[in-house]
Amino acid sequence: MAQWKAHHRRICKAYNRYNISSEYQALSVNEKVDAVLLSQVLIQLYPNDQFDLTPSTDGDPLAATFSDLLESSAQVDPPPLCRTSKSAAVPRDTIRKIFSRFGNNNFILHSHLNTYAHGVYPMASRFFNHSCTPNCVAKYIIAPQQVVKMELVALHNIAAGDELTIPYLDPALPYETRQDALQSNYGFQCACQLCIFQGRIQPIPPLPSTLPETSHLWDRLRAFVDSMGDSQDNPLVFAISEELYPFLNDTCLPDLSEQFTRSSHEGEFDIAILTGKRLLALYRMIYPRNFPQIGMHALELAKTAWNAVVTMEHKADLSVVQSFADEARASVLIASRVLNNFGIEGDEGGPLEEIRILQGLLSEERALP
Ligand SMILES: C[S@@+](CC[C@H](N)C(=O)[O-])C[C@H]1O[C@@H](n2cnc3c(N)ncnc32)[C@H](O)[C@@H]1O
Repeated sequence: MAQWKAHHRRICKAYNRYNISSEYQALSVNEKVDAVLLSQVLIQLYPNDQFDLTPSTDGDPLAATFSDLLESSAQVDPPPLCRTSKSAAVPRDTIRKIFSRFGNNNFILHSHLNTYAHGVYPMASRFFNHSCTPNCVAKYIIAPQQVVKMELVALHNIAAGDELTIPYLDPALPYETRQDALQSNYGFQCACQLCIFQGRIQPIPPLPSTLPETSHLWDRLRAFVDSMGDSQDNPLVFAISEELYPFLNDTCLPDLSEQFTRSSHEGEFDIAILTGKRLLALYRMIYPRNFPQIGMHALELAKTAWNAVVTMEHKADLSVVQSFADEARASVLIASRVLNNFGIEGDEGGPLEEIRILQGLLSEERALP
C-alpha cells in the first residue's frame, strides 16, 4: 500500500499511454526495462513532486541505497521516460545523472557463467574497482526463496594491502573494445597492467601467411604455456616473447572459439581437440591464474575428448581411443583445479558436478582391458 501511494499510483495514470507510444515501442527489450525502472525511480526519489529539491530518501531504504550509489561521468543518454505532467519538469541533466547510476552499479548475475539477470549490490559497488588483470571474481549463490547472494573469490594469494579488483567485462575482449566499453559505460580509461601492455604493443603484427608457419607458432605458444604451468599468478601474456604477439590479434580468439565449437558439435574430433587445446593456451595466456573461463573451457575440451572416446570406441584403434581419453584426463584436471577454486556457485548442478561424473567415467575407462 505504501508503495502504491508513494509512487505507483502517481505513474500508472500515464503508463498506458506511454506503453503504446511509438518512442517506447521503438526501444529494445533491455531499454524498455531500463525506461520503466528509471520512470519509477524518478517518482520514488521525489515523492512530493518537488523536482527542484535534493531527492528525498526519508524512510525509504531503497531510495536511500540508490542515492548512495556512485554516478558515472559517462555521457549515456537516458531512454524516453513515462512522465507525469509534473515529472516532465525534471531537468534532463538530473535524469542523466540518475540514469548513470544504473550502468555504473550494474552487476551481471550468472549461474555457471551463463548470464541470467542484472542486479545491484550497493556495498560491492562501492568497494571494487575494475581491472583487466583482476585478482578476484564475483560469483552468485542461488537458492530457492532467497535473495541471490554475491560472493567474491580470490583467484590466487593476495598480498596484504593490495587492492581487490574484479573484471567489469571479459579481459579476453580486444584491447580497443575494452577501452571503449569502459569509457562509454563507466567514464574511465582503464590503465591496468594488461591495457598498458597491449596499448604499448599496438599495432599487433599479423599471424604468418602460411599454415606451417602458423602451426609452428601455435606449437611454440603451447609449449611456453605448458612450461609455465601454474607458476605465475599474473597472465602469462606479460612473459611471452615478441614472436607470439600475433596471437593477441583481435580475431584470433573469436575465430578459434568458433572453430572449436563447430568442430566439436559436428564430431570432427581431431580438429576439435587441436583447436580446443590452442584455445586453452590462449586463455591461459590472457587470463590470470584460476580465472573461471579457463576452467569452463578446459571442461568443454574434456567433454569433447570424452565424446570422441565414446564415438570411436568400436571404430578406431585402441591407441587412438586411449589418446582421446588421455586428452580428456589432462583437461579435466585443469578444469577441476580452476573450478574448485571458484567453488560452488549458481543454482544446483553445474560444472563441478559434471567434473565429478566425467572423472568417474574416465577412471572406469582406465579399468577396461
Ligand atoms: C562500481 S564503482 C567502483 C567503486 C568506486 N571507485 C567508489 O569509490 O565507489 C565504479 C566506478 O569506479 C571508478 N573505477 C572503477 N574501476 C576503475 C579503474 N580501473 N580506473 C579508474 N576508475 C575506476 C569509475 O569511476 C567507475 O565509474
